[in-house]
Amino acid sequence: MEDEVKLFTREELKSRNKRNDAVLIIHNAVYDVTKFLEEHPGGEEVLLEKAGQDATEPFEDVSHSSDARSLMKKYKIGELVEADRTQNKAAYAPEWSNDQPNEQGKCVLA
Ligand code: HEM
Repeated sequence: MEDEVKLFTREELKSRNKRNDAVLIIHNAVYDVTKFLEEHPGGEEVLLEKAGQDATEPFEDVSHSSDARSLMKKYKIGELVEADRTQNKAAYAPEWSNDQPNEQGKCVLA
């Protein structure tokens, strides 16, 4: 039982956008960043602005380091239910995805 991943809907996460209860959706996973707000090198404002919502795009826009990516595991509390997941995560971070639908291997022979 302990190993079961907790599943959330986007709807139920919407209201968790406060300083004392802040979650982020990044790559279909859910992170409770309440305790991380003050520690975030990018400041708490940007996190609160996206709290309760999908922050995949702004997260990737910043090109977070691998340090940041391993740090975030600590705050993961679950994932989105299947129906609420985005299918195009490869568009943001191909290295995170096993399925790469856009493999266009264009090769120009001179
Ligand atoms: C759990 C999620 C997150 C973690 C663990 C995290 C962690 C970090 C870390 C460790 C840094 C320092 C630079 C680096 O190592 O890349 C950083 C910088 C930054 N983060 Fe995040 N971050 C998270 C989410 C976000 C989100 C959602 C946003 C935007 C909405 C954001 C915006 C920024 C910005 C703007 C900086 C740059 C600060 C600067 O260079 O002055 N972060 N973050």
